[in-house]
Amino acid sequence: MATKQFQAETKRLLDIVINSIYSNKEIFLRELISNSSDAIDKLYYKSLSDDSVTFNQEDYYIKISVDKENRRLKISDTGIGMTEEELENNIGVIAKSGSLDFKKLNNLKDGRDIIGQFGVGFYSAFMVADEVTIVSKAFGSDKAYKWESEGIEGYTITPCEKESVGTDIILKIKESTEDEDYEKYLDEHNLKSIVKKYSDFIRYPIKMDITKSKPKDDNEEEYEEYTEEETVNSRVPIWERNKNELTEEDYKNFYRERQYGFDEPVKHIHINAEGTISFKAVLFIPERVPFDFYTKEYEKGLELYSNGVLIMDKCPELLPDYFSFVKGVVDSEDLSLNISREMLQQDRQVKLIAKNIKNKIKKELKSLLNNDRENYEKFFNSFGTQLKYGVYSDFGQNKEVLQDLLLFYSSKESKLVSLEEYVSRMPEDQKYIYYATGESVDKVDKLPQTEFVKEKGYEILYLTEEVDEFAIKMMGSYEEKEFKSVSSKDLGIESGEDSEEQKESEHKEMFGKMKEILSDKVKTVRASERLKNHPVCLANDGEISIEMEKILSSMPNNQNIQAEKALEINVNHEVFESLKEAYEQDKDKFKLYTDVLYNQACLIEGLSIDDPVEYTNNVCKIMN
Ligand SMILES: Nc1ncnc2c1ncn2[C@@H]1O[C@H](COP(=O)(O)OP(=O)(O)OP(=O)(O)O)[C@@H](O)[C@H]1O
Repeated sequence: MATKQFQAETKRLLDIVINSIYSNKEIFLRELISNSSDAIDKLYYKSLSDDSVTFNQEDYYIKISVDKENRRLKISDTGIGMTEEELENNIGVIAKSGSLDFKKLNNLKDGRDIIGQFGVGFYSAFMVADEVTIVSKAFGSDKAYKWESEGIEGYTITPCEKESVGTDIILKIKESTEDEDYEKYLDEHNLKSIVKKYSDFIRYPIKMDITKSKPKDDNEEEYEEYTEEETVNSRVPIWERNKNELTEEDYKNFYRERQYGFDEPVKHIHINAEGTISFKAVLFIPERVPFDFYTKEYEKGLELYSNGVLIMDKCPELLPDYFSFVKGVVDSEDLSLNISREMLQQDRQVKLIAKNIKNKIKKELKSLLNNDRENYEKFFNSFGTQLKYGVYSDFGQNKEVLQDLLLFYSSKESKLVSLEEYVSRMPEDQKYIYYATGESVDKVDKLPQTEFVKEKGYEILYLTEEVDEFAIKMMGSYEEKEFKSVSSKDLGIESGEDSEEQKESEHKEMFGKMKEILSDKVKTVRASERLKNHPVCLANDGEISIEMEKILSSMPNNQNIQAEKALEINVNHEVFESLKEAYEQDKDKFKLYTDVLYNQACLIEGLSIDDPVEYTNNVCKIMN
């Protein structure tokens, strides 16, 4: 039988398909299974318009079998099959998709959507096989044909015998080379995992004979091998199923099966969107932080499917960074795929899906916060930091999306509260949202700077994470209420006592002298309005707080950014009397007191002191 030559363009394309289109050889199996699934779909569609065709779901399946000895891998289906002419036109001519023609001819838009469209997938078989045989019998025909090819040189078509309608694709798997292991395409367990990875949600059963072992007769010691036919794909993906029929357990099982995490998700989100772009998605909010989450190695993204076929393991464009903890899967028929189905041709559709997903996640997190506080707090303890970074990064452009999802520890409630809750219970005369920063709730709670605001009965948010104050500054305000640090110069609270200026002017000279002693360590020394029981504290007058200075100076590119510090003295404290006395009578003692008070203020603030030895010596001198 004369070998027919491929057309010249076909030869060139064949070369490209075999060598360049796909980054991963195992994808050939996905392509052949998709073709089989399309072939069965075509029969299904035929049954819709032709009364003589009956479609019993049980009769349709795809079978994968391996003959290791002869290096043969066979993919069989009970689909529509191909006539001699179709073998010639659809297989013999590359980039000619019989499936696309079928789709156009039958005006199919949805439902069982045919996967093939480019007319190249079949040739990916030549990435792993040096010989491919197709044996096919078309529906409605009593003749079968065999198409054979060793690749680029051409193909033959001959009549043959085949009992039932459908197609067998038989690959002679290449011999392994030093660089490439082809044995894995003859290994049933590996083949099974490739099917699970790419074709798990093909709607027809994909069957395989799986080797198992069992104890030999009565002898429990000896085992014998046997094969059993198994359906290896899950078939109906969870996102295609009706939400009302699914239980919480079903979603949890899916989360486990897909290995999204070892924890249990705090929430699942099932989306069935129709509109400009239709897609389905099942997303999860995990409870616990993956071990690599806060490292560079962590890759965000959702699994992306088109018509139940996996396109991308992790599509990063589907999630904003601040929601990078979300796991799950998206399936859309409306994607423009590139020819290898490993990428998308344009990202307009992905952008639309991503926007929809972002809004949905936000809405669902908000509802978790309002309706299931316990679980929200579990989530927030794991991923709150990520949300706060989200507020701060990209010049604050996402603060509107995220601000209602933030929680901070409250001085009044002694638990985490939202900004909405804080503002809703602000007394009428309270102008600002107050916050205090420090390493831990305990430490912040003891800060002298908080005394006055607390005494006034106002709530203070305790910011204990590095990112907190940066996020707060980026927000600037919430519902038109500005954020105010309890250490900032003007607290916006009437004290009812002598004003700061009055106290200041009384002791102006002495404070001036203290500033002279401390030189550029502080910007100013003044009487404090905020202190009640403590003698001294540091306040900050500029935009950069002392906490921010600490963080910035610990960064690798430390640019020596300093907070404008003010040393505040409590003029109502008994220590102030001693200070005043020293100022009037003993200049050395006055210098000593000034140093000690300044260093104490630094210690309270968690700042390291310049010369700890001198400081302890000074304390000892006072004790003498
Ligand atoms: N198992 C099969 N049964 C029936 N027809 C088949 C089978 N495999 C391939 N075909 C026919 O051969 C054509 C070419 O297949 P090929 O895999 O190269 O491209 P495709 O599936 O149309 O598109 P894509 O490259 O997007 O997968 C198909 O469109 C279909 O008409």
